Amino acid sequence: MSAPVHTVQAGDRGPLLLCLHGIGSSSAAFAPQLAELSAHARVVAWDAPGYAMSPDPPGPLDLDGYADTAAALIRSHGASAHVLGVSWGGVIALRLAARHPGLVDSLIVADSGPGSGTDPAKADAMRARAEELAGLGPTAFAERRGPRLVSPHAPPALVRHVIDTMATAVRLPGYAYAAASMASADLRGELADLTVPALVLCGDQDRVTGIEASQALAGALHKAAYVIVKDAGHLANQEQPAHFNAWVRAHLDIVTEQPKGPSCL
Ligand SMILES: O=C(O)CC1=CCC(=O)O1
Repeated sequence: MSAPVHTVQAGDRGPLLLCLHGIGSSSAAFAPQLAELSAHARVVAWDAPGYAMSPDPPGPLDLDGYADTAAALIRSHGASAHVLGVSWGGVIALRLAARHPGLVDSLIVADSGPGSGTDPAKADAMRARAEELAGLGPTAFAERRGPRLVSPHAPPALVRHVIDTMATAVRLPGYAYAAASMASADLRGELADLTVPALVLCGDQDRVTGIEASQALAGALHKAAYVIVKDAGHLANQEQPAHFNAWVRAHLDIVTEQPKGPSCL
């Protein structure tokens, strides 16, 4: 049984676009997508279980648990969705597509790779993150962690927004469950089976995922287009929203295009 989640929504027509945030964030990360893409899609952004305004799950969720919770959310909105996932959200989106192929029309995976379980050092660092949060508390944790998620040249107002979003989004145990799910995720063996169309993006100054890992992800998927977002760090959707949104729109236009039948005239 999936835990209920809080969502923010904008737009009342077009395809459903479900937005899944990264491990240190919340639905607030998608403010530029809710504002701009809602003219073309019904945009829904979640607070993951145990984050921001979503209640704590009754116990640890693994990656399947997050994917199943997202699947229940899609079902509650109708038939299927295009799923935009950033970082950890991208890993959830990929698992969602593997477990519930009928619910995912296409994937948009930003600043993400096949999971931290692919690299023991990354997995250890991810697990240690929850202890850091426990030791520092959300505010000091966000002050330390937030600036790394944008490029070194990000405007101070964006850095502040990222820190404030993180400080209000993360708490234990939700963050620890999320970090554990990311630390044990290794999707390399399942990517080739995904046939859903995908757009993979990465900030050219992403210091968390890195272009190499995101390129490898795109290369492992059957039908993926790959875009490097210039002048952006790990949170490319927030740092270069106009560029990012333009690519998402182009992707949605392509994947939702109806085949043109013969004219009736
Ligand atoms: O380290 C962070 O907080 C950035 C990050 C790693 C995985 C993710 O979703 O965000």
